[in-house]
Amino acid sequence: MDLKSTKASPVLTDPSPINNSRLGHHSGLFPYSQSGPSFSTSMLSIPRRKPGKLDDVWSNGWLDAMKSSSPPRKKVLKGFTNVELSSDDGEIAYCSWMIKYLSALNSFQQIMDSAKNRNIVMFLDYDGTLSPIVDDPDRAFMSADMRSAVKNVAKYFPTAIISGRNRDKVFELVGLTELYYAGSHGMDIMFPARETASLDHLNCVKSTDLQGKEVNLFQPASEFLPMINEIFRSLVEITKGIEGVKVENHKFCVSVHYRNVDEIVWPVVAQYVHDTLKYYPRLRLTHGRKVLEVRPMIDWDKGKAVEFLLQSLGYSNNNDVLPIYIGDDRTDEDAFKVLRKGNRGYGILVSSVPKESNAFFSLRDTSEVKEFLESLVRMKQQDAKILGEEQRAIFI
Ligand SMILES: O=P(O)(O)OC[C@H]1O[C@H](O[C@H]2O[C@H](CO)[C@@H](O)[C@H](O)[C@H]2O)[C@H](O)[C@@H](O)[C@@H]1O
Repeated sequence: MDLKSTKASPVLTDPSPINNSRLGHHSGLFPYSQSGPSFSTSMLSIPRRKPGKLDDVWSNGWLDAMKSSSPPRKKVLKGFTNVELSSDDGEIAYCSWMIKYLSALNSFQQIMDSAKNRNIVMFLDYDGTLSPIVDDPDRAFMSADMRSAVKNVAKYFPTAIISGRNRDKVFELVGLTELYYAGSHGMDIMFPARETASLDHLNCVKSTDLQGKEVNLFQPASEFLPMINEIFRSLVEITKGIEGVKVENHKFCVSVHYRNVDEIVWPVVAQYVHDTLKYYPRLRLTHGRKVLEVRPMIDWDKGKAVEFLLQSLGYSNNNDVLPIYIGDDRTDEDAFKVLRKGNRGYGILVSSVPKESNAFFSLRDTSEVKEFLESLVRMKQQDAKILGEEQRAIFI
């Protein structure tokens, strides 16, 4: 493996077991001990060991998944250096793909027809949906226009953001108090205390939000917190010699970004994550857009979060509600599946390249997402105007 393109050779460390927390025993049998350091830098740097055989990550399909995890940057236009663009050559393929995944803009009236006498509930992913994909995850800002479109949508429809990011971070990026937020791929849901009457059986924890309002938290993976912190530190340490790697702690999951890593070094990144994960049988790996995501092995995902929020908002009756979920990533597919099942609602995939999906409709990029949200608001305002005129006519 040629590592010349890395700043320094990757630190060859041994991600050997640290304590029982990694062994996959149920926490009730082996309580996680927070007493004493379960991890230290010295434990990580000695003994030194090469990453496991790189063929592990070839044979388990990780590398194929990594290669296909985000549209390639074929064309970079001046002034748009960080924005992914599809090539002109792909336009024909894209148009024929849209026969299956019709544009949600072109199908707007059809969507509105099925929303007749139903309450639309909006679910929005953040990265790649509200903010364009950029190289630095800390600089994935949404535009002021997008923020105002989301704010207006939330005036008329219950609206939730469901992100893979840490919930506090996504709130900081969106900055709208009128929304519901679910972070860590739905494993960290915050909603107002008043919404929880029927959820007493669901182990919600009382808390206060940043404005001091009473809220409920639903965190189905809370027992994994120490384990996630531990693997985060291991992954930071083990990948620190690889130029371009960024490891993020999202509270109940960890992201290892390789977007800015030379492709020739991807197998090393993958192998380090693979070697580390081997000692945590209660954690699993999912693939996002040029990111490896480590998360608890629990039966919970963005789809479950959608169902949970619908129930907690009092919208579990299928006939009264039309949930619409807009997202761009593989993790959003779980939510698309939930909505597709029994024609419950509509998944809308944001993609500038053809992709197999469980979504019903498509939007090409974040600017089309904004257009779609603005159309929803316009439609609602027109309805309100017509209703106002009808009511005035009755009184005249
Ligand atoms: O569920 P999402 O809100 O879509 O979050 C998924 C991941 O988003 C972020 O990474 C992605 O966006 C970055 C900024 O554009 C980009 O640099 C990266 O390559 C993408 O994977 C976030 O940093 C991840 O932690 C989230 O899991």
